[in-house]
Amino acid sequence: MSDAFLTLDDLTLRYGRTVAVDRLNFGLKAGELVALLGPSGCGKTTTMRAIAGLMKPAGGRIVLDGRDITHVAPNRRGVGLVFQSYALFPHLTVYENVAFGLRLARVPAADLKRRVEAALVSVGLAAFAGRQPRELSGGQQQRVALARSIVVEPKLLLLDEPLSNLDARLRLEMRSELSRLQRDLGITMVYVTHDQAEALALADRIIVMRDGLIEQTGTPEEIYERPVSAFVARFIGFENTFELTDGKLAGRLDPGFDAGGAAALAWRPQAVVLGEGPHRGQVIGASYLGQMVEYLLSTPLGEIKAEAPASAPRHAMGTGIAFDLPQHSAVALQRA
Ligand SMILES: Nc1ncnc2c1ncn2[C@@H]1O[C@H](COP(=O)(O)OP(=O)(O)OP(=O)(O)O)[C@@H](O)[C@H]1O
Repeated sequence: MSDAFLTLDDLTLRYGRTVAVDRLNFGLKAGELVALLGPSGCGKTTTMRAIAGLMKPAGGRIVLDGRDITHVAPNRRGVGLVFQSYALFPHLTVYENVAFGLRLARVPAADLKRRVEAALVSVGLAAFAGRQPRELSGGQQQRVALARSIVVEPKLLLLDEPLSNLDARLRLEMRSELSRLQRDLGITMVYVTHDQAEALALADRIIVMRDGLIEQTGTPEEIYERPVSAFVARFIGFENTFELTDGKLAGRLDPGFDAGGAAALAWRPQAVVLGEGPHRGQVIGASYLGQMVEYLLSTPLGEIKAEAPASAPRHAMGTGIAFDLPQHSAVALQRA
C-alpha cells in the first residue's frame, strides 16, 4: 500500500522455534485506528511488541512514515505505548507522571507545562493533577497512562487491551473518550483487543488474526456483515455456524435451500426463529439477559443458540421446541 503510514512487510516473529507471527503484511493510513482482533495466542501482542521495538523480527520490515524502523531503538521510533500492565509511577503525581517523557526529552519548562495541562484536559483529568496514582480509580489511572502517551505526540500509538481491567461502565466511557481523542488529535493507532464489540465500536478497520496470520481485513461493517470464514463468523457472534458437505447441512436442509456454493452457513442467535419451523430441538439452557433470553437447544444439527425477547412466552428447560433457521438470515461463508 503506497499511501501507508505504517507498513508491516512480511513480518515474521519467533520465540525460539515457535513462529508467533508468520509473514504478516498490513498497512495503516495516517490518522487511522486499526483494531487487531483475535483469540488468545493468535499473535496480537507479539505484533505490537515488534512495532514498538521490544522484539527483534526474525524476518521482514517495519516502515513508519517512510522510514525503515525495523532495527531502530524503541525510544527513537516515535511510537507510544499503552499496555494493560503499563503501570504509572506510584510515587509521582498525575502531573509528573504525564510530564515524565517531556522531562526526559528536555522540553523547555513553559512548553512542558502547556502540553501537560492540555493532555490532562483532553482525558478529563485537569482537576486531578496533584493526586497520586493510588488516589485514583482504575479508569482514571488508565486515562493518566493515555495522557502520558499522547503528550509526547507519538507518530503512532499502540494500545494493547488498554481497557481490559475496567468495569463495563468505565469501558464504555473510555471507549468514547478514545474515539474523541483519535478524532481530535488525528493520531494513528493500533488497538489490540479480543473483544469484538470494542473493535466494532472503535476501529476504522479491523484485522482479524488467527494463528499468526491474517484471516480477514475490513471495515467493522464488512467484518460483521460479511465474515469470510467460519472462524471469523464465530469470533464476531455468529454462534450457529455449520460447515456444509456437498452444499448440505448434515443432509437436513429443506429441499430447495440453495447454499450457493458456500463452505459453511451461519446464523446469529437472534436470527433463529423459535416456536415454529421444520426443525425440532430440546431446551437445555436458558439465560436471562435483561431484554432477551438466550436459549441453548440440543438438536440433530448440533447445539443451537437462540435469543428471544424476554417479553415473549418463556420455554422451560427440557421442553421440546420447533425452530427455523431462515435462509434469508443466513450468512454464506466461503471458507470453514
Ligand atoms: N515469551 C514467549 N515465549 C514463547 N512463546 C511465546 C511467548 N510469548 C508468546 N508466545 C507464543 O506466541 C504466540 C502469540 O502470543 P501473543 O502473546 O502474541 O498472543 P495474543 O494474541 O496477544 O494473545 P492474548 O490475547 O492472550 O494476549 C502464542 O502461541 C504464545 O504462546
